[in-house]
Amino acid sequence: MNQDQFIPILEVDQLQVSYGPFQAVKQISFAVHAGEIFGLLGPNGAGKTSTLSAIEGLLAPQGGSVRVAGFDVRKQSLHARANMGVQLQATSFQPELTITEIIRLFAGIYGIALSDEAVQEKLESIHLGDAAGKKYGQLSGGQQQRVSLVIATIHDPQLVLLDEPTTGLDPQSRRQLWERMEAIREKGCSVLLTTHSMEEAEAVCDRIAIIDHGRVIAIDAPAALIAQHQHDPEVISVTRKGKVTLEDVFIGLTGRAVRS
Ligand SMILES: Nc1ncnc2c1ncn2[C@@H]1O[C@H](COP(=O)(O)OP(=O)(O)OP(=O)(O)O)[C@@H](O)[C@H]1O
Repeated sequence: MNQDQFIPILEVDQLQVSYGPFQAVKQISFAVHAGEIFGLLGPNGAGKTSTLSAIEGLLAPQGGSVRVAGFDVRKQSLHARANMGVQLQATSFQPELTITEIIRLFAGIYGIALSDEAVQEKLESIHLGDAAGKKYGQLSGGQQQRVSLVIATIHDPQLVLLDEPTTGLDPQSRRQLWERMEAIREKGCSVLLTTHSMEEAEAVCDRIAIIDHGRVIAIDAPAALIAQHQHDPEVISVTRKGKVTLEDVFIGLTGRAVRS
């Protein structure tokens, strides 16, 4: 590991999020370092999206702090936002706009001047070079996902937040997205993603945090978590086909009960 990887790009400290009397996030702390892909995993309702929303500054936490590139997301929100790119589950753009118009629109919002060649380059980088004049609403789900990642990274942020980015994608699109995340990491930037896919967590995440009932219950590299928990009776009891997987560890730690 090179020394840069220990520079914290995201610092979440004792974060608390409540909806009325219900505490969805209970004093969560973790850090994401430069050049790291970090996964937030947890059963339905564990508090992943609430954590992400607080990081984005979309909701005011009841306690704790979030810093992006050293800037407090509440007190220095403009600086924090300038260093963060967000692709949400529900990201959707005006379906009537062409993808070129959408890229130009968001570049304009960030004050970035893009030449025609630069726009074309961006489209080619997501294999949509021939679709410059196509309306967003005419794209497939996978194509829309690729456009929204270009938009999330248009200002070259140090941190990219992806909420379940590969849900519903075919294996080819998923692999391509993984490669794009790795390219972001190569540049020394960081990715924080939520996922329900253990395969995805093992394939691309350098470290993961498992969240349950609003608390972090484990945090480490996927292989390290497997090594630490492979002999736990709860893990062995759910292991299939004789080999302990990250999913076995996840279920061993969070239980078999389906969450409402
Ligand atoms: N706006 C809201 N008002 C009230 N409760 C909410 C609100 N948003 C989320 N919750 C509750 O907070 C808890 C955490 O929800 P959150 O969406 O953060 O979980 P999650 O881990 O992202 O789940 P999923 O994997 O299903 O997306 C859940 O019990 C949810 O019902």
